[in-house]
Amino acid sequence: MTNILEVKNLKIWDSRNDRVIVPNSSFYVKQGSCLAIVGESGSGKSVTCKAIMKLNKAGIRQSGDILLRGENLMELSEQRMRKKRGKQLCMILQNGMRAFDPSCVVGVHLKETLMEHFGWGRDEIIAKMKNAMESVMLKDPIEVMNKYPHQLSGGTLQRVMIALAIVLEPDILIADEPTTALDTLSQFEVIEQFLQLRERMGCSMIFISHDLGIVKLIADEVLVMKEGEIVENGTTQAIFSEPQHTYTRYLLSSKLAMNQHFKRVMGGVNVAER
Ligand SMILES: Nc1ncnc2c1ncn2[C@@H]1O[C@H](COP(=O)(O)OP(=O)(O)OP(=O)(O)O)[C@@H](O)[C@H]1O
Repeated sequence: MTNILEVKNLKIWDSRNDRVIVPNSSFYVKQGSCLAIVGESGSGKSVTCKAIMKLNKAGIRQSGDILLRGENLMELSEQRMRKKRGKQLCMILQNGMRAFDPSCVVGVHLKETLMEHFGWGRDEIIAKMKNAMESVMLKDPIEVMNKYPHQLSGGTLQRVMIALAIVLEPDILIADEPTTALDTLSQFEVIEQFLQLRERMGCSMIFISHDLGIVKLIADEVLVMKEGEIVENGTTQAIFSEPQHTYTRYLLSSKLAMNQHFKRVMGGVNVAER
């Protein structure tokens, strides 16, 4: 299987105080597979993904190689990167609300994005988005497109983003804690859509999550980060059944303890056990 993305010797640092955030990371994503990045808060998951998009805040610098289908993104100008974002590299953020411009209805944002990347006309865009939105179980797509972001729930906005990704068909979809801001029911529904997206489109994905139950469901491979370093990586099965690093074992055991607590409090089965 070929690698769609290869990250080599990625270093990320804060140029304002020379603090190194990620010293030296190398990993790859195989075509059509899902790589989960796990680790505690502050371990460098988000800055790593933003580095792939070249979207870290000014002041945060990066070096190394990021090869997307063999093309080194590090060598591209901002103008050329802008053409890649959305079309080839799509990112779904934790909070759907922040991804949309609050001053216009959701449909405007969708139209602008699709016009920029494909040059489609209005009717074509509406038809394609309507289909994609229906496929992620958004019941009234036209009504949703005519609403402002604040009038929609977090779960609906994440589904709109997934629908947009379906239409964009990116080479790789990066999802940064896409369900964290959602209530449990919406989490289930959104994860279900990610699973279907993978099945239907064979989309390559990087999925950041601190929820190991979700990771177990969705990922083929797992990369464990601690304080900016990759401490372990391997197939999901290997990581869950034979974790090598103490830190991975710690993450797994704290997840287990939380599950048991959850079960005691709520009764029934939760995500980790599906
Ligand atoms: N804009 C920034 N300026 C300076 N430091 C930053 C910036 N963004 C992130 N960092 C630092 O980089 C480190 C890694 O942060 P990052 O957000 O990648 O962690 P994370 O693993 O994604 O955590 P979380 O799950 O909380 O999002 C942290 O120490 C953080 O303080």
